[in-house]
Amino acid sequence: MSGRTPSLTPPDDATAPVRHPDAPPAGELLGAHYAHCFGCGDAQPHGLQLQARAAEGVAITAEFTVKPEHQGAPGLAHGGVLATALDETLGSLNWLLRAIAVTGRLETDFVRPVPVDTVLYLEAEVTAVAGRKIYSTAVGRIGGPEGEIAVRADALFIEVKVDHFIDNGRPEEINAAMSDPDQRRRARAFEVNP
Ligand SMILES: CCCCC/C=C\C/C=C\C/C=C\C/C=C\CCCC(=O)SCCNC(=O)CCNC(=O)[C@H](O)C(C)(C)COP(=O)(O)OP(=O)(O)OC[C@H]1O[C@@H](n2cnc3c(N)ncnc32)[C@H](O)[C@@H]1OP(=O)(O)O
Repeated sequence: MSGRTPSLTPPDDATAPVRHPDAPPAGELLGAHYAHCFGCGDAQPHGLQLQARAAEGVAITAEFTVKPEHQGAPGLAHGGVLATALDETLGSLNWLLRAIAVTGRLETDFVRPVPVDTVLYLEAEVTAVAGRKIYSTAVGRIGGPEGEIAVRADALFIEVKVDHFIDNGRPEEINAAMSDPDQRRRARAFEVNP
């Protein structure tokens, strides 16, 4: 964590995150949590289709290839798209805690421009938990998994009840997601146990 923003600095009573016993083993692809998710869904042709994988501890690795649809400046990824890649990777961490959580704050540093067709290699980890607050950090590298850092972010996710989505989402999509016969996908749509 950069610690530059007070709200992204864990309080003194924060504790270390605990990996859920049923979290997927290191190396396993998580798959999309929701087919229509702009970050990871395979039913979003212009989305990021980011692929996240469990790592050791409460950590995730992910890859995202910048497509022409993701441009901001000519030939370069839009900063908001890169922030989405970081947000999606950080959000995937909550599946390892089996916590339902939404992004409250996302602070992003854009360090290097990222050209179209580049693979962004992301790594994220939860650093601390304090009540409903989950603190996490991520970097995105280019040129390979050990390449130079192009983007980084610190985030605060807030744990919510499943009602957060049911009460606020459009009923059409909520009902469709809830009747998904794939129980694992249905659970991950809410980032929670079936
Ligand atoms: C089967 C059907 C499926 C349908 C749904 C499908 C999919 C589900 C979607 C997502 C699943 C989850 C993850 C998916 C993976 C990746 C996607 C990336 C994740 C996202 O992209 S997700 C979207 C963007 N995200 C939002 O859409 C949030 C909008 N927002 C709110 O809904 C509220 O704002 C909320 C709930 C955040 C808090 O509201 P609240 O009333 O529950 O709690 P409250 O305000 O009391 O805050 C409690 C403590 O957090 C501190 N706190 C709060 N906000 C803070 C901030 N911004 N900065 C610093 N501190 C903050 C307070 O200071 C207090 O701290 P303290 O306890 O110390 O006083």
